[in-house]
Amino acid sequence: MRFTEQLWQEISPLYDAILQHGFVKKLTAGSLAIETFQYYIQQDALYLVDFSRALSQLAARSAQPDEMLLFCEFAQNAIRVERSLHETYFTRYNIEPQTEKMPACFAYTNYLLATTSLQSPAVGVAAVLPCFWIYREVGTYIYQRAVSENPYRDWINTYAGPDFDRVVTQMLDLTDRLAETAGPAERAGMREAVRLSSRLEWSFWNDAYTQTRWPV
Ligand SMILES: Cc1ncc(C[n+]2csc(CCO)c2C)c(N)n1
Repeated sequence: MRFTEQLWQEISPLYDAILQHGFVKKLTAGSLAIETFQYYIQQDALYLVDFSRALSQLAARSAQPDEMLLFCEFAQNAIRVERSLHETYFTRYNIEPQTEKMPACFAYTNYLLATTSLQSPAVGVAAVLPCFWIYREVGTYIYQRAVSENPYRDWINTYAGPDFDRVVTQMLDLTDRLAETAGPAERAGMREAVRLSSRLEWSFWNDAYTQTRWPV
């Protein structure tokens, strides 16, 4: 069995929890409160900048020029997505730019930056994998079920297309290649990183849904 197939089995309860989450259900039904979407987009704009930094870190630490190219492209694309959020969604949904990261965004971005900087490149790659993988799976799931009059239709279309699918396939192939040369301890670190990032993906939706703010 491919390493990534094993990973998917391990995170499938977390994936199911995301699909069962009120955010995903309401987004699919088109009944998500505008405040919830606004919070999500504000935090995602902040997330994407640091996500790009984490990918740049992986580019710098890659052993192969081909991998560097891949991560430079992904890092660049994350900033493009961040720019397009500002150009379209901030205007369309009347969103105020936010400068403060709320708890899940704070935890997730700092986890990604620390892991891609301080752990081995293989563990760092595993930490960013769920950002791609879970979005493809959740994106496709929502896309197939979304009502046609959905006010969030454009956003839903972003992660369900063939271009994004190619990116995710490249990330999965790379993860399998890195797992082949990793020892048991490093492979365990990769599995742990995938689990943690998947949990943080859930937390990211959940913070928006519950409008979480810093308690003090
Ligand atoms: C919390 C959170 N997690 C993942 C993504 C998905 N995502 C955004 S940009 C990009 C590709 C960059 O090349 C991916 C996979 C997101 N938007 N927000």
